[in-house]
Amino acid sequence: MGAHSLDDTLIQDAPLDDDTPVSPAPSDDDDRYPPSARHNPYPSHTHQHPTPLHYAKTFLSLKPALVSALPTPSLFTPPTTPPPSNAASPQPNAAVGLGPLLVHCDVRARIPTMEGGEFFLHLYQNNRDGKEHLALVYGDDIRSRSLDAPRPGESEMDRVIRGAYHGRLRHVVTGSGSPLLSATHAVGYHVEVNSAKAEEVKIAEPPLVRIHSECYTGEVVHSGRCDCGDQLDEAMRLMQREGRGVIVYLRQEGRNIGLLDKLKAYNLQDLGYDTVSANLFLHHAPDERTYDIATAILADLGLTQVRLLTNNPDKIEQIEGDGVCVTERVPMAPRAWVQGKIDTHKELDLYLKVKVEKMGHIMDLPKALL
Ligand SMILES: Nc1nc2c(ncn2[C@@H]2O[C@H](COP(=O)(O)OP(=O)(O)OP(=O)(O)O)[C@@H](O)[C@H]2O)c(=O)[nH]1
Repeated sequence: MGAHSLDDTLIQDAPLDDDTPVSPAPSDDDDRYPPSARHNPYPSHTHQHPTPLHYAKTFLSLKPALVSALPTPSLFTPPTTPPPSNAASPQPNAAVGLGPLLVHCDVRARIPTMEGGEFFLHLYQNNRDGKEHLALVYGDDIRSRSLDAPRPGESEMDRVIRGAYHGRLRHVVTGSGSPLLSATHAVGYHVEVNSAKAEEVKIAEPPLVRIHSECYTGEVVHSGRCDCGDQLDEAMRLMQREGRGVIVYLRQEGRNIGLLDKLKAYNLQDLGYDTVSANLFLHHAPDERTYDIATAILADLGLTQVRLLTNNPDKIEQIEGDGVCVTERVPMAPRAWVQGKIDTHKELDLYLKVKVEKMGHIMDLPKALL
């Protein structure tokens, strides 16, 4: 066998619908959502608030007036004119390539989680923004078309290395001690029980989907300024509990203004600005995200109907505009509020309050914050 070939007998394609292993689901005892909240029937996101898209449009027409009308913080008076915009910076969402939007999954790999489940992390390329967007997929029946498609000249080993296999890989130690790779679906934990559960979910309803925007500060350093890290953890937990789901992870740091300007915005927030007015001060719209790449990734994963985990009506509106049907909005309750920790993290409370009052997010503000 050559370096890039595999013994066929070691590759066993796992059929999708019968004995494909499904990871054990974690316990339900920490469920934070009452069934009534989780099963909010769409279109419950209908709202009276202006959307970020509305803000963005208004911003463009009223920018000079808005900037001069920004609140003046009490401790320090910032320069009356905002810093000049950096002409050298690429515009958000600037197209790198021309023509229709194309996404392509280059590789995927298994990510076992501390909760005992297994996601497959998919890395996507696209012809628009040059960023590596990601999809975390839970459930063996959700497959990427572009990953699975054969590529000219590739060996079976090449396909295995880029993750285009079914089932699970395991290494086999031969007499000489050299590891051979094999794919197997025989890694079994309660296979029958979990397969039945996955099948049931698949027939009953579209999967849970979260379209999540990168937040280094919230996800990596557990900043108390926002709820992004909690939301990512909670999305993963819910998907493991259901046995199925997809998190599209978009590299849209700071609602797509980038980490550099987000950190400037944090300093402005310490001076009394909020997330919206700080963005405006820095010559950004309050929210510069679009979701066309996310919907293209969902299409590549074969998902046209989703149950979307979000409080953001603009996200629903945008992905429905791109042709994905949101059959249900599944709310994301802030963990701090669910635990009754209100007024303990003042930055987080303000962040969430501004999401409700200025960005139109659908959340019930605790009485203490009204
Ligand atoms: N500009 C800016 N972006 C922030 C700030 N705090 C967090 N973010 C970014 O906000 C994005 C998440 O947006 P949110 O408004 O929290 O949530 P959402 O995705 O719109 O809505 P949900 O689906 O309900 O979570 C991430 O990209 C974060 O990096 C901030 O103070 N300023």
